[in-house]
Amino acid sequence: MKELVRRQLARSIETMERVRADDTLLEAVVRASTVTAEAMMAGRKLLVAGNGGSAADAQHLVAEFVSRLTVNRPALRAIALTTDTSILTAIGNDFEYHNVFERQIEALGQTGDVFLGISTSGNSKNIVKALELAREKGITTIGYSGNGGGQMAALCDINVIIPSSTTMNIQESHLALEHIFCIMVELCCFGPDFGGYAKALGL
Ligand SMILES: O=C(CO)[C@@H](O)[C@H](O)[C@H](O)[C@H](O)COP(=O)(O)O
Ligand SMILES: [Zn+2]
Repeated sequence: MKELVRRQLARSIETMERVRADDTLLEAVVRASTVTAEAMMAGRKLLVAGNGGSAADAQHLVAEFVSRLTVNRPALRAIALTTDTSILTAIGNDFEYHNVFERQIEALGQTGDVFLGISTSGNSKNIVKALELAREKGITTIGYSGNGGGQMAALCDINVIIPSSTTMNIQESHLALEHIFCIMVELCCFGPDFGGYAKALGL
């Protein structure tokens, strides 16, 4: 059993090593951060959605924007579309489950906002539909995916595609890159001299 633990850890590390070596992917994370920081500084917001573990990611990331990650700084405008059970159950019950995020984009999304869709397969229909509507509304679209990007890829202005087809490993890399994305947005918004970023990040 201990060997199973070691092997699973090796798989996680191998996936992250592939991510670390992928210049296109790293550039996409940088672009996603600058676009999001520019939108936030212009008074726009980040909307985030995903299913299952990726719903947890959406909430985790948004909590860091609204609360804090590395240092104390002003709150940043972000909202997870996965948290309101009344909204989710009403839309799922009265329309279809694949409308749960699309309808919230219709209600809350504004031109100039940024929508981040998280899906390991890249094919979850509720994320695909939300991305389609976001594009129609002039919202910048970012996709965190795996499996080659799936149907989502063509709908995203910026694609962060983890080079793996194993859901859990894709999710682990997503979480690492979500933290990095948040740090980089903070740096773009406030600069390395603000509130001790340089020290906290070892810059
Ligand atoms: O967390 C996990 C697996 O690690 C699951 O809950 C997983 O997120 C769910 O099966 C999702 O429905 C998968 O959706 P997606 O990543 O393909 O969009
Ligand atoms: Zn999981």
